[in-house]
Amino acid sequence: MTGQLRLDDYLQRYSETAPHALAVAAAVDAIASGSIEIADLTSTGLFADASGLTTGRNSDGDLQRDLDVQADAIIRRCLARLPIAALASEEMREPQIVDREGRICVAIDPLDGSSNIDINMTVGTIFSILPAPDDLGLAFHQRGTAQLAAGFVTYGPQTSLVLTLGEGVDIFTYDRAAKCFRLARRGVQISETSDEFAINASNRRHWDPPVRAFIDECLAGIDGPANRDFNMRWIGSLVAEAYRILTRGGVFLYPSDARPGYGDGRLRLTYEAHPVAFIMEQAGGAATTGRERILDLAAHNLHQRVPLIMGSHHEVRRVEELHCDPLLVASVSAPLFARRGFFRL
Ligand SMILES: O=P(O)(O)OC[C@H]1O[C@](O)(COP(=O)(O)O)[C@@H](O)[C@@H]1O
Ligand SMILES: [Mg+2]
Ligand SMILES: [Mg+2]
Repeated sequence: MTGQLRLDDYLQRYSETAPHALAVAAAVDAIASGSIEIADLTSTGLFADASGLTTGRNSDGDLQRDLDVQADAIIRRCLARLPIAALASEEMREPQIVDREGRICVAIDPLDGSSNIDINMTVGTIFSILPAPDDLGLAFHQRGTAQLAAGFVTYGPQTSLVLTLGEGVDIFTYDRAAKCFRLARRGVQISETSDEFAINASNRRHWDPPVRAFIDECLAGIDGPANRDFNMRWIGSLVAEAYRILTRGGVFLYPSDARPGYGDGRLRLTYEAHPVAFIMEQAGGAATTGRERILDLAAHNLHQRVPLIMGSHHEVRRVEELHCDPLLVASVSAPLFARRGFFRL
């Protein structure tokens, strides 16, 4: 591993390529150093004891863990020395305007998958880097296509940084001995088709008909229209699901559903869906709500949720097709009748 390109050398080369590149490279470098601190914290296991670790709720109503708060403080401290125009975090109520001269804006989910802390499963940090608009009030109302860079770090058996600077996806692994990230995989490509799906199936009765139809096709396997058997995974950590899809393909769904508060799913557009969708597309995959491309959307507010279906192109397109099926669509717009009628529940 020692011979592989270090992240700082990789960023140094990139920083000379475009007007925003220096600022983007500095932000990625700062987030990477913060992630090393977070990796050290998570690996101590001090957070694995469930007692007394909940500090309250964030502005979106999620239970906030001590590690959520610490991770947020670490990343913000690391970014504080940079001329960033505006900063947003899952743990902040509102975006913060930092430096009006700054060229970029950064949105972060400091700790993704925090319900996995107690059970010693992979968690992560997600980030999205956007250009600073003239009106900084619009910093986090840009379409996902505006992103200059995006990435996530996974704190699992390995600490890995998945990064796109808009020209493909590269993966870096943390070298603990040298205390730096090194390039492990260049130009990652997601397989066009796959036989693995991920969804929280406990919500099945709340799903809309197109989502149920897709999962029913997967479950029918070789006896159904898909004509092949599927495997299933659900980790409950977006970063870990995305990493798996980058490694061996698959489709992930966190759709909207009929539970109160889940009309737009669970995941947040600005600091979860946008960056992960950018990575999916840059690796040859796709990301959609079922009806619209995720990267075409712009958030109305910082913590806006969005249905997210992402991964191998073929399966994501199939979910979109089902969202256009007139029979299934008709049943979405008449939910009570349809749920009981079409699916005979
Ligand atoms: O518990 P559920 O409903 O299955 O939701 C799991 C999803 O929620 C998340 O944990 C949300 O992220 P946060 O932990 O940052 O709030 C995702 O990582 C994961 O995909
Ligand atoms: Mg998250
Ligand atoms: Mg989080």
